[in-house]
Amino acid sequence: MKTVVLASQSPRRKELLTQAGIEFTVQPSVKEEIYDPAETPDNIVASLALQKAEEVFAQHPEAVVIGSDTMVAIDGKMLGKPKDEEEAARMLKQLSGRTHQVHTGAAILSKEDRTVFTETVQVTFYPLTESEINTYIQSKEPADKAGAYGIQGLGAVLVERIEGDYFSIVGLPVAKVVRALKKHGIQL
Ligand SMILES: Cc1cn([C@H]2C[C@H](O)[C@@H](COP(=O)(O)OP(=O)(O)OP(=O)(O)O)O2)c(=O)[nH]c1=O
Repeated sequence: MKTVVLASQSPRRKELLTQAGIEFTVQPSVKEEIYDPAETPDNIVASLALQKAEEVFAQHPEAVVIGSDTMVAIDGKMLGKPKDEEEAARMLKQLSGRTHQVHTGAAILSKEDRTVFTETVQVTFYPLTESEINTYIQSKEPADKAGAYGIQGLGAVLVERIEGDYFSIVGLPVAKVVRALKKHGIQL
């Protein structure tokens, strides 16, 4: 029986895969995430997901390895994780009252097969006041999240509408990943 390794430090990805009933171990990739900003958002998240999966697959060549990456895009600009509170405030101001895209890439690697795909979700924010943005930043939730918000937490109150897979926003298109795992010989 093959083992599944999740190449991620994200507690959300771990939770979602657990929720899906998959047995797995966690080994985050440790390399710096390098990408070409001139590429399309989908190419960027696909390439980062693949980098993470490949790094861990090299150490677990008998396993099925899952890598994933999530980024927010607005006006052709990519928003990753904010490096400080000022950047988080700038990101939230940019997202306020508008629709942005959340791009997630997933890579599933095994000796037998190789699956890479991306998901895009449209997310519309309510208009946010400066005080709402400051209160949200004080919650510390934006710190480790692409686009400086977490829809699964307090960030839920910022969101007016989504179009697409909710779980993809949280970091893992779990239904599609589980379907891909089946092709790699993993059954629930
Ligand atoms: C938009 C959004 C992002 N996020 C998170 C998902 C990702 O964990 C994070 C984006 O960072 P990533 O670089 O995709 O992932 P990570 O560094 O957390 O983990 P790893 O690289 O080890 O897999 O933003 C949310 O949790 N909720 C949201 O609503």
